[in-house]
Amino acid sequence: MTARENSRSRSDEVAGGSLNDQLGEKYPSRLSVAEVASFEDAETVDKDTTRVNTSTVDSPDIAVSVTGLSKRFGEGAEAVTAVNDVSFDIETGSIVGLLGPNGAGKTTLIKSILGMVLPDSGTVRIQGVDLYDRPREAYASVDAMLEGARNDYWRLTVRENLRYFATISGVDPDSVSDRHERLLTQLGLAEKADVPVRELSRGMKQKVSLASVLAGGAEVVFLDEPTLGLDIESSRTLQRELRRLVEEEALTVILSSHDMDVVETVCDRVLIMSDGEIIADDTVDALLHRSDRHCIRITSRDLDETIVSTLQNRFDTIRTESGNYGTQIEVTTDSDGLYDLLGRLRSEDVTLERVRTVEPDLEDVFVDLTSERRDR
Ligand SMILES: Nc1ncnc2c1ncn2[C@@H]1O[C@H](COP(=O)(O)OP(=O)(O)OP(=O)(O)O)[C@@H](O)[C@H]1O
Repeated sequence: MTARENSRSRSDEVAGGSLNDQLGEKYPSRLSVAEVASFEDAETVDKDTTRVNTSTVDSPDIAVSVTGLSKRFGEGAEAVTAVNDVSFDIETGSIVGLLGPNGAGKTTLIKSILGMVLPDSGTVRIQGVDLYDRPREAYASVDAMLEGARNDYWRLTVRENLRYFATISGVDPDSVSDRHERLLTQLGLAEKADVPVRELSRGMKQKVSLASVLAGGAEVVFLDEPTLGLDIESSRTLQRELRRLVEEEALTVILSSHDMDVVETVCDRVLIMSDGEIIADDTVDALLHRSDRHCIRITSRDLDETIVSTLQNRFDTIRTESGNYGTQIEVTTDSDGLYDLLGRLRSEDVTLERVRTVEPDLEDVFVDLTSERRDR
């Protein structure tokens, strides 16, 4: 029996209840390779193999490859397809954002890649190694931080946490002490290295969590809401550090966040999920320029209720606001619609105080794509 069949039959025993819940209790929100590997049946683990066997590597540039992954929960009319035939590759040394509305399937997808949920079909290869056939080998270079900074050991100092997480990743902490010192300096934690984590601010704890994820030398990391609850400055520091690690050390990051600014700033590429499927997979830049729809903000003292109502009937109006500056109306339209809009305003004798094009941000694109999908 292969590892996959083996774990599948075992998992089927628990899948009737709530596999996620049971695993949620079993796993901390910060996983380590050793902890993930403990999920395997002992006899399925190839103990002699500790690193990627290059003969199985498809392309050294692909860190994670997911093919045809599907996962359904429940049976019959109650069944929910959480992930539906999802495929993508993630290049080594890149940050890929995973976005989607609540219930889109992001967590199930990430947990399937991390081996915390067993998919019904599909394959996952990490640095070319099949996750389900050779999990220990596949996870040798993977670590994850799920749900923020909750799983560091608060009584241990910052440095002790790094040593602890390196150890449970199977690495002798003395052999990576230089790396730890570098991480402490890079993340602005050096001065607090010997302070127990419980005495640190939330932002500092978050950084300790990230440092712990990287302490064992992980090359592929999954970060779920890494900036949750951070103030703007700490969030920016963390984002800068992530970019630096990706650019200088070829770290590969799969990041899930509801903060679109973070995703827009740090990610090279974004996967948007809806109803278990990937509905967009592109660079941030391409997503921002995916259509010729413009948002135009017009301000005028001549925009009375009748004209506003005409515009609202004719155009896709996002926002209307009145103040002592007059009335401001924001519409989204394409190039032809823009001429139409200006023609109408002219025919109504509206004097324009101000016309501004508002570039869509990632949040606008996300809302557009997911509502298009909902309306289908
Ligand atoms: N253990 C489970 N048992 C039954 N249904 C589940 C289970 N886990 C997830 N689901 C369902 O699968 C779908 C996808 O859920 P998932 O948690 O993966 O979405 P998500 O995109 O991570 O959502 P959120 O942003 O709210 O965390 C939802 O309809 C959810 O109710």
